[in-house]
Amino acid sequence: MSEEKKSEVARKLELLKLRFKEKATTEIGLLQGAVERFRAGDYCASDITSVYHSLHRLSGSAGTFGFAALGEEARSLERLVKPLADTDDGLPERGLTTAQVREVVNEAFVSRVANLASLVSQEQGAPKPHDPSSPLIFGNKTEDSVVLIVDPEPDSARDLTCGLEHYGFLVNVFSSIESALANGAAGVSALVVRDELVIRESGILDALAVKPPIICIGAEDSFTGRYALAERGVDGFVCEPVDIPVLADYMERLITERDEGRSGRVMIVDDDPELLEHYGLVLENGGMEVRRVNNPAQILSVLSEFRPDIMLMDVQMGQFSGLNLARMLRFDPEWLGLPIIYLSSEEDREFQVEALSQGGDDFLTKPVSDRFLLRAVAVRCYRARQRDKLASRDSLTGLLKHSLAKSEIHKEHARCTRLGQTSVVAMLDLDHFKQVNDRYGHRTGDLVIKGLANLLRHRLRKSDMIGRYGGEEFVVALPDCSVEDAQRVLQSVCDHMSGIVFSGGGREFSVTLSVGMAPLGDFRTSDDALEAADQALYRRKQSGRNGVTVSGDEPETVGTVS
Ligand SMILES: Nc1nc2c(ncn2[C@@H]2O[C@H](COP(=O)(O)OP(=O)(O)OP(=O)(O)O)[C@@H](O)[C@H]2O)c(=O)[nH]1
Repeated sequence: MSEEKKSEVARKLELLKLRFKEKATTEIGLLQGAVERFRAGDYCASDITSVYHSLHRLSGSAGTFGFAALGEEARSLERLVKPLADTDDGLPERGLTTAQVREVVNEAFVSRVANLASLVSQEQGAPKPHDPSSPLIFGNKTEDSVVLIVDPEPDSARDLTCGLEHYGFLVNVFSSIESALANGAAGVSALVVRDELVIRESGILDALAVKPPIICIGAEDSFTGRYALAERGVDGFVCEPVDIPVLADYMERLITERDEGRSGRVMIVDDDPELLEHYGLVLENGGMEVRRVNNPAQILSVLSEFRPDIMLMDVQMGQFSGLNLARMLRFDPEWLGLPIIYLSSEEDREFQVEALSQGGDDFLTKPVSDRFLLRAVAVRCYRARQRDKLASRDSLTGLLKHSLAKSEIHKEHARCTRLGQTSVVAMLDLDHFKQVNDRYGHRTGDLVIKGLANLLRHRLRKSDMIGRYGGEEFVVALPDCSVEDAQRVLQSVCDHMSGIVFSGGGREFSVTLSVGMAPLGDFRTSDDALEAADQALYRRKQSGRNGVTVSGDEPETVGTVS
């Protein structure tokens, strides 16, 4: 996030705080008037309920804006009033006596309400509004996958570097952890440390404010060693001798987890405009995509259009109850699996359990600090995405499954035809893969498949679609890309694939790749384009494998692009 954007967020948060102060001051004035009337015996049922709601609102929102003391005092008063507001037959017109009301709304209560006004000017002990200049959890996202390698041995550092560069990682080597960290760890994708003892015996990682995924390479694999590393905050361990594809796969998984953990689509439903805006800004500032809904009557239309990972919902919203809204959403099978998290100052466990049984999934109790909100939301978005991924992604590679890949290609065909752009579809197939399985075993074969998946993820753009089409067959769609550029990129994928050294059964080997590609928009349907790419792949296999063939090329012009 740019400096300008950060100060803009800080300015908006400050403005919201001022607006809250103004509203709270007015609300406390009204509360004072109401409780004084109670003392005089001048009240009706709705007065008691509205005092209760007013205290409930203050207790739920004050902490968020930094007025913890005000929030706590309002909560304590709310608890005292709650039995009066709750009593079914306790409303004045149903027999609640002035004496009973006075017992709760006594002199002390009135003076505590009056004192709320002075707490509006106190921010002591408050959860500090987030400083947008410091990342809340995960650090800055970088497009490139920069990896820092700490290895005191130049030869082994060189081997690691060469191996990882094939996957598209940008590698920087350091001889000590101190020099690597002095270079700055905040923006890097991973830190690979060969000097495992330094990590185990020093607290050097403890001081890191922003920690990238850290993988240690060690000579010995033992429970005690692994535990000591985990204790130090290390994320992964690889034993010597290092198998580069295994290490690359490990890194890929950790980086993906980290990247996915800091993104998410969140819909917030709250009738308090300041709270809604505050939550929205905090989550956006942390990298989330947010849709705010102030009017609960709009949730169905916004849901269909925005399709969030999770929904955060207030419980009491004027005439609407969050519990009923959650139950209503579950009428529709499409939203049965949507995680709904109530944001509520309701502390009563019985109520919470009842709310969860009616369609909600979780409770975040207000006031919630900015940091906690972001962490809690990020974790829940991550889980929701993981669950969706299980259904749509291939479990070995994490790439789109066959049917989803096909439907993405179908969409891209419609898009590029409509806009008159050139997009390319390609089929990729590992060469002589049966021999890999036969010679080195199925598990090693799996590692080769994962290796190609990781290579594609790194070498292609974020906007490209990658799917696992079959066993050792992949499909990619490259939107808005000329045939020449696609051919060049895919040839470089072939070159890097053949450069990766795999090992199995004590031997080292490499695997080549054949590709057939076709310009999507040149065909009437996406299936026709896929068929053409498949034909081109077939011709590539016939004419020597290891390279790219473009649909429509005559067999004699087929050749490896250099
Ligand atoms: N390890 C592993 N092997 C797989 C997987 N899916 C498919 N295969 C194997 O991939 C091999 C594909 O072999 P073939 O279709 O004969 O082709 P090939 O040996 O790659 O030969 P060419 O394509 O002609 O270069 C078969 O042995 C399958 O068992 C998988 O998920 N893991």
